[in-house]
Amino acid sequence: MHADQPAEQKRLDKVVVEIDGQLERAKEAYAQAHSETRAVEGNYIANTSINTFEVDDAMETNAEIQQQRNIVARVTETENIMRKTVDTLTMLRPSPYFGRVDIDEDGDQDTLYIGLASVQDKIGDFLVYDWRAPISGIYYNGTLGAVTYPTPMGEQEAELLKKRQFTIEDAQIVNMFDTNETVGDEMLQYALGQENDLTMRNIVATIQQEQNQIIRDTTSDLLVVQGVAGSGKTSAILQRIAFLLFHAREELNSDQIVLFSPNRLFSSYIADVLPSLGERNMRQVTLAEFFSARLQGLQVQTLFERYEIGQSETTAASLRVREKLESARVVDDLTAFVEQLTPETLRFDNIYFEDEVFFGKEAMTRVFAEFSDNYSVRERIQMTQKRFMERLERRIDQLVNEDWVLEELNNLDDQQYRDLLGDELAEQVAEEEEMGDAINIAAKRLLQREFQVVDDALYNMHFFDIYNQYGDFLAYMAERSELDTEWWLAKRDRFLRELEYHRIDLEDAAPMLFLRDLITGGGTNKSMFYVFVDEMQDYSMAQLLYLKHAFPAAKFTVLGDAEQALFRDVETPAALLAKYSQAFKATHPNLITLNKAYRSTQEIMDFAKALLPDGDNIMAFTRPGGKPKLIVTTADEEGQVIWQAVDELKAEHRTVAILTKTQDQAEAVARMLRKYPEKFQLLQASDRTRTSNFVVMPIYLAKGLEFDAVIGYDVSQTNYPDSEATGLLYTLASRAMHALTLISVGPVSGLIRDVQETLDISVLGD
Ligand SMILES: Nc1ncnc2c1ncn2[C@@H]1O[C@H](COP(=O)(O)OP(=O)(O)OP(=O)(O)O)[C@@H](O)[C@H]1O
Repeated sequence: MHADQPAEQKRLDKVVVEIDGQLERAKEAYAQAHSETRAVEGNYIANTSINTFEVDDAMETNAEIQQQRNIVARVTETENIMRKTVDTLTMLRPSPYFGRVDIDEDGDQDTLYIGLASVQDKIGDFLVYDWRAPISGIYYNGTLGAVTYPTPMGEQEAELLKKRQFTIEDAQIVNMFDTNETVGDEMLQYALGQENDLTMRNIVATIQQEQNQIIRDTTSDLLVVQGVAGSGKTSAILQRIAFLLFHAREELNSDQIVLFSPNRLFSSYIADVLPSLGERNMRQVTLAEFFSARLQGLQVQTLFERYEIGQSETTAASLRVREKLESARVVDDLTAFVEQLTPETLRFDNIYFEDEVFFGKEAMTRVFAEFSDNYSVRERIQMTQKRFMERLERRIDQLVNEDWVLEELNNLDDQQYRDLLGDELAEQVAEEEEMGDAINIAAKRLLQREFQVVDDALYNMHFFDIYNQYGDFLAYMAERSELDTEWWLAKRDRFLRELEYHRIDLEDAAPMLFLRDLITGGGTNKSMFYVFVDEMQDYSMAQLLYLKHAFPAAKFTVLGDAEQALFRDVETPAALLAKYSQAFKATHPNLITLNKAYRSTQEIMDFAKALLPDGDNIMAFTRPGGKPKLIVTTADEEGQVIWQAVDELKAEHRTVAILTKTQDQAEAVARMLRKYPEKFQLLQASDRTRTSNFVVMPIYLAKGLEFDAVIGYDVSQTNYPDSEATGLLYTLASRAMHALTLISVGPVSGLIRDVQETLDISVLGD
């Protein structure tokens, strides 16, 4: 035991007593705030139900309602604050802190304890500092000696005298030690040696120096993180989000942060991290979901559907077409295409009202043609839109005095009438001396409501047929491409064919949306402040650029691992940064490279590294385990071999996954295990949650996930024939934390044969 442990425990006991006291008071205050809210709400409902139909009393009631609303808002806010305090203190109590630093600032010595949130005593002294406080950076960044930390007045210098780490459970110090490391190995060893469960944990107690740079970067407008498998990229960005929320509490909330994640399973896997840090989750979306929402009614192909198709049908020419559609240059092609559009080649569409053409496309074309082509197509489209909105307005004005309108008005009861006008207007109308004006306003409202669909269609520019226009763009590309004309036309035909089924290929989504936004001038959301893109290697440049266009006010953090690419060649981190910075026109780009892999044992990482041509760059964290196993078997025996491997691994580990190359193979494995005594979950792309500790799934769905033990099914030469599959095998191996077993049905893949010294091999059958 450390000599200081009794003294530290005594200090901890005191902190816990303080927390208990604060918790008790907070609970009381919360209970009081809660009942106050209930009372005020009750009162509010009682008050609002009086007099609102009697127009004479409406003004008075309205003022009263407003006052009541303010009271409700105030008490609800107090209640929320108190609830948050209770939650934070409850979260802290079992383990109030994990670190301590002793510093000397110009002769003044200070001891600081670092935990998940701040605790102050009665006189305002900090018993615990939030891990995100500027001064806490010392704990993560500094080794003993001279250190600096940021203050509003600039960098403050200090000397770091001591750094201590604690493992505290149930308010008892289980372990503590002093370290000179940034964050000592011992604690990390402990954290990484744990068996896994279904959701990711936070890593605040053991954040490493290079991860800390990602977390605390507040200046870059484009932060690119290239990190090897298991280097803590995902962990780092989640703690980064918590950090950003802490630092800009007033200006930023979690709804202004969006994370693009590879699939829904991943979303649920990471869902607990931010709440465990006392923060609300950011928004999460997959690329296909994002595109589908913007292309209402169309189902956008997912990465995985695309991957599965890629296994069967691709030719060099079709790949070139795809490459072009996915490149940054496609934006230039689209811009050029839009510039040369004329009234004749712009695809206007009818606007319908009750199944009849209300504004015809010919009229649209005529109006568009009236505007000078000194204006851009976008400006002319917007002017056309405005012109038709005015026409709609005029049409409504003409109809105001029609008998049928007045009759409809007469048939409204009081409530419907108020609904039609809205409270405020109803009051105004009630005050009008002239009855005729009131009826006019009401009639106009009625008509506006009636023609709302037309107004919406104009507002959303549905008078413009984006699909056929995009088809024309593909034909335009065909005309300009000497080599691939036929393939561009084939692409267009496929696009139009898929459209019949309300489907669209992933590679078409970004260019088509760009085209729409170039022509209509819409599509941007300025309220998003931070955009995170995980698994960046699976995004095309055109897709990333579309995200940049869609969120013009956001700072971007893109992270991934070029080696795990599903589709692309590996790029160096520097080349990646250059490419992204240029495309994003970033003013403060930053690249952070993580080369240390924390997830897997040394032996698993030795195997995974050996698969890669430049694997030597990867440093495995020294955590020993057994060598990965390779079992070579036959088609007759494979069922039995899988079964045995599962038995063995399940005996020792909590989470076990069988990873296959494709969905079909996952289903085949599931059939072989049909009679296995324990339940397992066969996962597919549409699944949102993992509910079992034992799963069967294709590798691409396991991206970003991890398991105590992994079985790699069928690593044979037939299944992984050439070096294109390297990324997949590497991803597969690096999902395993403690144990990895590979099964090959027939001769093993050459990729693995080349690195067989990293494996324990057994050959079964003939
Ligand atoms: N500083 C750390 N302290 C404790 N655990 C860590 C730390 N960094 C990473 N880990 C652990 O290593 C594992 C891998 O982390 P994470 O999933 O964030 O890596 P990644 O780079 O996103 O991986 P991949 O690209 O392979 O999906 C997780 O179990 C995580 O908890």
